[in-house]
Amino acid sequence: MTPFSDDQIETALTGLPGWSQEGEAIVKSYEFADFDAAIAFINRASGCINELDHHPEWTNVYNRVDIRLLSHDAGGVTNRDVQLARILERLAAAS
Ligand SMILES: C[C@H](O)[C@H](O)[C@H]1CNC2=NC(N)=NC(=O)C2=N1
Repeated sequence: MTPFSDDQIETALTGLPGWSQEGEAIVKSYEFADFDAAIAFINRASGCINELDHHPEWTNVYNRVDIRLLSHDAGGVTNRDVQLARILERLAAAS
């Protein structure tokens, strides 16, 4: 699968506030009320991630979850990353 070009990524990101391109990935840092809220977000997201069979690179420090999305098999951003970013946006907004 061919990854998105920089232009395609830029277009996709117009609908994803707070997301930006970083090298071959798209990234966003979410901040929650506290550690429990951050972990609840991760747990809620895990179901959707399994369904999609597409996995984020993410780290948690206290109330923050830093997320990096790319399609490892394609070596860059694909529609699967954009789809996952949209899902994470919805889940984070409901936190
Ligand atoms: C077989 C299975 O579809 C693959 O290993 C999936 C799993 N989740 C994945 N997630 C991500 N981000 N990139 C991949 O290439 C990928 N591959």
